[in-house]
Amino acid sequence: MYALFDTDCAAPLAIKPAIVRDMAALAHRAMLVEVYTTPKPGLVDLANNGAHRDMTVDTFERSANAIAPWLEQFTDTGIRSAHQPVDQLLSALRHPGRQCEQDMYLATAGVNTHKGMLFSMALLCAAGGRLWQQGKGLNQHSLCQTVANATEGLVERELAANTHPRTAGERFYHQYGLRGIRGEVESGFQTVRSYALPVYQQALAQDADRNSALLEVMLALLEHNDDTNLVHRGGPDGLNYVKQQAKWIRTHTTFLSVERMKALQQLDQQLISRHLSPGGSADLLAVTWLLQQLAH
Ligand SMILES: CC(C)(COP(=O)(O)OP(=O)(O)OC[C@H]1O[C@@H](n2cnc3c(N)ncnc32)[C@H](O[C@H]2O[C@H](COP(=O)(O)OP(=O)(O)OP(=O)(O)O)[C@@H](O)[C@H]2O)[C@@H]1O)[C@@H](O)C(=O)NCCC(=O)NCCS
Ligand SMILES: Nc1ncnc2[nH]cnc12
Repeated sequence: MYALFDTDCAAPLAIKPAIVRDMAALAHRAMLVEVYTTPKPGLVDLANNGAHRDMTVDTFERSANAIAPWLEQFTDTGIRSAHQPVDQLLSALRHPGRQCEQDMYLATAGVNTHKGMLFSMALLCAAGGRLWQQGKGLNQHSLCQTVANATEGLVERELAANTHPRTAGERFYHQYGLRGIRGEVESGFQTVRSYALPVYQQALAQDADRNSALLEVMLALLEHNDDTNLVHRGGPDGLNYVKQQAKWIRTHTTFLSVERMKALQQLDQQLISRHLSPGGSADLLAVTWLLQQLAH
């Protein structure tokens, strides 16, 4: 009914019989794979804590472990609501989503590690559950399309029609027209499908190890993703600075080369000194890895 491929690891993914456990395990692992990918500019990883004073790899592990049980619940929500119109899915996820957010904050002593990530993962898990229950094939395209269908009109409802913007994401839509994570899910992860997945597949086809392949993805995301976290920390100039630096590295160094990895380390130091953290791109890195585990 569905196919999971661990195409970038030597060991096969432990496939459990139930879709609920499969999706949850995949999403949990995606969060850990993201934080362990090193060196990610400005972000927490195995080398340093990036532009963050309040989080470490340990904080992210605790956060991912607190979110893990909810991932099964999100998939289950997708299964149980599969007979309803797809536009009801997001509202069914909001209550468990908020409870999950609270568990995340409890595990991290109030630090926002994965708020955006859990939104993306909740939608992906629920989409997987829905497709499975409907007896439909579960692959990159069907999963992204289901997320897009479930969130159709989200930017209009929560950003455009919102006359009292409060969160950073809500304000940046009105100030700069940025659609943030809501735009990304409503487009069925367009940035991931257009830029990140092709780069990941190209790197894997050249036998790159997972870390190096994901660093290529990170660079592509830094160049193309309108990450509202960067705007939150550095204004539109902060976002443009990161995009330009990533573009420069991609233009002046070779794919998967040692110089490119060194350039990423230098960019890490630059973002740390400018207090810039591309948290939204970190989330999309995890989404990219997750989608690559599925058939195309
Ligand atoms: C729709 C929600 C995600 C809520 O959105 P909200 O309006 O509250 O927040 P936004 O500002 O829109 O951003 C949300 C997070 O999405 C990530 N993100 C931003 N841009 C993009 C993008 N272009 N593509 C993908 N993802 C994007 C990002 O999350 C990551 O960064 C966070 C860490 O950031 P950091 O700067 O370290 O921490 P802060 O505390 O923000 O700042 P400092 O004080 O440290 O400077 C971390 O969360 C990463 O995951 C954005 O932060 C959704 O949450 C929602 O609907 N909420 C309502 C409650 C609910 O229903 N929740 C459950 C839904 S299932
Ligand atoms: N590794 C990371 N560092 C900082 N913020 C993040 N948000 C999601 N992953 C992150």
